[in-house]
Amino acid sequence: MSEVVYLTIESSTPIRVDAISQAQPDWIHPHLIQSADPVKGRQFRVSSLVPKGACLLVDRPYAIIPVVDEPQSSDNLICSNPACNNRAVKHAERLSCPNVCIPDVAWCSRTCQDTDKLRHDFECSWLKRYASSIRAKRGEYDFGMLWVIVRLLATRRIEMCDSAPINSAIAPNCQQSIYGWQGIEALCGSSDTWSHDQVRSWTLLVKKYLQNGPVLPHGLPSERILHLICQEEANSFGLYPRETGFTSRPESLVDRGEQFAASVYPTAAIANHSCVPNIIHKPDELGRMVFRASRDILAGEECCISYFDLTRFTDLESRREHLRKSFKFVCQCERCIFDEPVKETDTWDAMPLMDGF
Ligand SMILES: C[S@@+](CC[C@H](N)C(=O)[O-])C[C@H]1O[C@@H](n2cnc3c(N)ncnc32)[C@H](O)[C@@H]1O
Repeated sequence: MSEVVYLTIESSTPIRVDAISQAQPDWIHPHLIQSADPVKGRQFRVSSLVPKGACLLVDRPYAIIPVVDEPQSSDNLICSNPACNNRAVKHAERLSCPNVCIPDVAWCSRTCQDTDKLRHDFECSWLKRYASSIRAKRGEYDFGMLWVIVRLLATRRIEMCDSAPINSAIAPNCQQSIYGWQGIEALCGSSDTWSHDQVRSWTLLVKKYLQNGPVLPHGLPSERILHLICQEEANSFGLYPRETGFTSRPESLVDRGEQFAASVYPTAAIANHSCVPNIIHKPDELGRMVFRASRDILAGEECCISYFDLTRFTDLESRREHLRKSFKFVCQCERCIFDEPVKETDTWDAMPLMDGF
């Protein structure tokens, strides 16, 4: 049953979304609406006041991968069953792939392994065939990116078999948003977003590792897979144990900790970035992305998250440079616009004209 639940909590309190049942894993605040901005594209706004601490969104990942250095020994490895994503703690009942694909694939219980069989079968031969050579030749970043793409395609395959889109249980007040594979198709990002060299390098990766065939039977043309990489790179989230964003006071910022996963969320990806965000985001224990208001948000205001750890990039130049390099856009948030140096011509234009000039 869909139930409106306001989670008004102190900023230091861990996010709890217990009131939102497992049967309805995705949730959106009834005042959170999608609109469009001529510069930034899609965006979230609120239609009425939302109080500080209110939970605005709970969005299940469409694809998620673990990001850990030593998967065999790490207690940070997440369960491969996308409905679980709990930590698969090493000395508990952790199960590895029976076909011994890669050590990063593990389940926290037999039930999770059985539930995840169809989805994992889709990626297993690909991992066995390519994982170690991609890691050796291209490094962890490219391997992670390609694995996310394979997991996006695996979820799409499951969705096609199930005929119900993933994330379909989201509240009915949010008709503007699109879920499931349609939500992935609606993500921004195209080959125009990225440099020519970058697109050429991804084109080669698609040709070598992601073509439709017996190892990866996705049935899509290579151009669509290239486009999917361009979208994924513009929209994926790193998952960190602590919150990203301002809590009560900007000076009380804490760093968000070490990344343990990477994920694509069809609905959370609609949020634009601000260097003075009014939303704090953090994954919950099931890998769902949870947004909550870090202050009262007035009717009509845009709701933004921070795409990076605000403790790491503080001045205008470093913030903009980081966003330009990693996300290929020039930040137009209110803080960056305020911090922009006043141009000399602007100063002269603003001066009153005096006699004789
Ligand atoms: C994750 S998407 C956010 C949703 C996006 N607006 C859409 O239409 O789907 C990231 C993209 O949004 C735009 N964007 C987000 N925050 C921005 C900002 N502060 N200034 C300018 N553009 C921004 C950029 O084009 C960026 O590549």
